[in-house]
Amino acid sequence: MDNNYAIQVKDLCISYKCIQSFSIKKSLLQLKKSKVEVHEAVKNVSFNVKRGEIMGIIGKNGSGKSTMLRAIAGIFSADSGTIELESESVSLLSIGVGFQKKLTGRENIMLSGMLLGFSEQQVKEKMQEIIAFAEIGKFIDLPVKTYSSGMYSKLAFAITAILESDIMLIDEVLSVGDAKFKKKSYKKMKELISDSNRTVLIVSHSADTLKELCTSLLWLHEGELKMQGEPAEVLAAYEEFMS
Ligand SMILES: Nc1ncnc2c1ncn2[C@@H]1O[C@H](COP(=O)(O)OP(=O)(O)OP(=O)(O)O)[C@@H](O)[C@H]1O
Repeated sequence: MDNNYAIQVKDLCISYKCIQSFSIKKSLLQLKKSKVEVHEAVKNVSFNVKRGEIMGIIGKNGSGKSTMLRAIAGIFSADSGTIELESESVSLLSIGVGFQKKLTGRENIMLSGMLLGFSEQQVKEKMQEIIAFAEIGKFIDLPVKTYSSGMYSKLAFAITAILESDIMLIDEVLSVGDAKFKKKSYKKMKELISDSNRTVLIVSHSADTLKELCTSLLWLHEGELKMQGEPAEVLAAYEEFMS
């Protein structure tokens, strides 16, 4: 691993295998078996991220951004290629990932914290700060399945923001929550980003967010790396392509 880099991705390929099943009647009549459809979501992508870099990832819907972030977080495994991380302290902030729906918010804080590699004691010490940041009131002691999507993301953001990790992967969550929370989370994100030892990948469809926060941009198109470089340059090429 090159010392300058926090993340090194080489020839990464990830595909989804979907089973297309037929009704029993159709299967018997036409002797059809279920068929496996393979969809290549990330195709041979290579890039490096320097320590302290804030890299934005853009691309139209379905271009493989979330899939790649989840692979870097260790949730998905690659079909081929490698992902090398400088630190084991990695957190993924993404709606719909990470919470156990039957557990309460408080229990999920403990679980998420421990999955991020913190000890029970360390999470306990930060518990009140996380709850205060999340601002979801009495819902903190109710199962997460009762949460609105805004409450869900507020809690997810609070956990990631307060239990700081060396590598943060942010998947399209800076625009959630109500106006007040959005402002607060944006401010907190800028504070976290200002630490030159922290490396951040941000997936967003907001050109303004990417322009303001990122030091570089990566453009994925239909699973392939289309362009990587200065935010203004990549955004201009992307916007022209999409128009
Ligand atoms: N669980 C899944 N099973 C099968 N295919 C999937 C699954 N999740 C994603 N895909 C497919 O993989 C491709 C990449 O999806 P992904 O969610 O990574 O894209 P994205 O760039 O993050 O999109 P968006 O901007 O809409 O969030 C898409 O074609 C999508 O349909």
